[in-house]
Amino acid sequence: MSNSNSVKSQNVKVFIRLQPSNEEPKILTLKGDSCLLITKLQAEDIKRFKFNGVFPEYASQTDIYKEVASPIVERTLRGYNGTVFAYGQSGTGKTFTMIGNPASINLKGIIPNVFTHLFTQIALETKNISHTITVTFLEIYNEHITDLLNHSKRKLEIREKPELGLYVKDLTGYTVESIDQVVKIINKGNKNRSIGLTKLNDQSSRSHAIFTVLVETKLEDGSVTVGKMNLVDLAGSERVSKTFASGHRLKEAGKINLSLSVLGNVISALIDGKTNYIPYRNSKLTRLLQDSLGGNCLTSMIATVSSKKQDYEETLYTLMYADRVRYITNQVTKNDKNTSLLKTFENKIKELQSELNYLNNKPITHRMKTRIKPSSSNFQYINEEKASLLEKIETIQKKILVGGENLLEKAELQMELFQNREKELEMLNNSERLLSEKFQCKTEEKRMVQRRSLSLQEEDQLLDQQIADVERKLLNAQNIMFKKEMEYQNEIGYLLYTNKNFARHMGLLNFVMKKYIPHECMQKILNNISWNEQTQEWKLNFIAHSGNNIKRIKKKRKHT
Ligand SMILES: Nc1ncnc2c1ncn2[C@@H]1O[C@H](COP(=O)(O)OP(=O)(O)OP(=O)(O)O)[C@@H](O)[C@H]1O
Repeated sequence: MSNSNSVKSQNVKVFIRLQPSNEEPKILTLKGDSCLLITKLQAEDIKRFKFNGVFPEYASQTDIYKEVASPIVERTLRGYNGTVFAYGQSGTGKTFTMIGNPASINLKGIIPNVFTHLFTQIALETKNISHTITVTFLEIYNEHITDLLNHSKRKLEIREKPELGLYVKDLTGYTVESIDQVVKIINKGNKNRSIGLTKLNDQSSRSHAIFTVLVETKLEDGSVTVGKMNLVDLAGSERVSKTFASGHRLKEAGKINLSLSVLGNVISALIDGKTNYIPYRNSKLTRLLQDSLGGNCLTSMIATVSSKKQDYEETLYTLMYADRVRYITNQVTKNDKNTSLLKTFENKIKELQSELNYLNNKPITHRMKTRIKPSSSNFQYINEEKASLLEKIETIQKKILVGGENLLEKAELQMELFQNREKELEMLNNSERLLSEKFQCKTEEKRMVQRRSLSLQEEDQLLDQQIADVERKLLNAQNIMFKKEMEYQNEIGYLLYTNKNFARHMGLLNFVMKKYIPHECMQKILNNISWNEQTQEWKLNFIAHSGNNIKRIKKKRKHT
């Protein structure tokens, strides 16, 4: 493949799809269009992730298809490579997203929708442009590649040739020309997938499945473009411990993990930018997806997640993984091809046509004569040969899908189907929206009740706290009171004791006064005694002129 076209850098686009669940509480909240919140129900545990798009529980298969895969299909028709891969924990809806129910209008996943889109686009083309669509479906299980469209379960090998690039040797390719044929192919492949029983999901697919669509387009000027699309349904991403796998299942989980961990290493090496060595060759999965990650490819990843509390670790792990993938940059350019299946088909038709012409003009040749059975008449033989040639031409022509008149009937039918489907989907979307609104209303009511009960609980707690506060204060006051009481008792005791001493002393003074101070002197003293507030003492007036003092004054005067 040559790169004569301009090269554009394009990041891998990452989308998140939330699996429907009735379980409460939910650990995931989607905010806006591209912001995701994850919480362990504690405010401080909130983690925010930003993606190219997030799909809520009620998102339909068409919503997913339109945003994730449709732009890539448009470019595949113009000769670009594209990849859509689903990543996530077992049972979160990877297979539902990629395949769903191919026979149901509204449950069809990305792969069947790709074909409705491709066939409708081809039918709507007015220019003389022809296409061939070839599909392959393989599985990587325990690092072995098997063909899902071939029962033999033979292990296939990856080969590389300069003119072809990477390819899987002996993988069966089917050229398809109708939706019915595609549905049959998907169902056949899906039935052949390795199914294991883990404790996480009884129907869990333990293999990686790659559905490849090759669209060859021959333009009016005769040039041919080839667009290749890988549609990948990866095995469950959960860690071994969570699946309780043992023995054979453990080995299986290890190998599945090998592919996924190499995928993780490839992603790390690509976004790290410090090394030129990308370990694509370390697993079959990464080798086959080499172009999709860091190569020439338009790539989208859809990570499916659960909002259940018990899936917190796995959901966080998936979101972190998906977050890193956003930083991978691919170099996208259109593919040109000189040799193509279309040209081979056209040459084959020309060859058959000339043989038919030959038969029409020269009915019997020597070569033919030798092949005529003795019992057959020449006329019958020629007619049989012509019919067989016409049938071969028709079969090959059917594989070449040409836009415009010769596909009109098919196109009209497909358009009608597509339009009916759009109408049906719109109706379903409306009723789904109504249901989802009702669901949200009920959830809000439930939250209100929960909030109310929470606030009652909080009130209760507040009251308890207040009561405890008052009780503590009361106890404190009681302690203080007790202490004061003790101090008071001590003081009373002391006062009583002092009082008793005073009374005794007073008794003594009374006794002395009554006994030794004459009554008239006592009266005199009482009349002349007064209390001095300043000095806090009793003061006896005229003390200087009384008793011993007078005697001392008289003695002094005699001496002088
Ligand atoms: N968005 C959805 N809407 C309705 N049903 C869904 C949705 N997602 C998943 N389911 C259902 O959940 C179940 C498990 O989904 P699915 O098998 O797709 O998971 P998975 O991720 O592919 O698991 P595994 O890794 O084990 O293959 C299926 O019954 C599927 O129909």
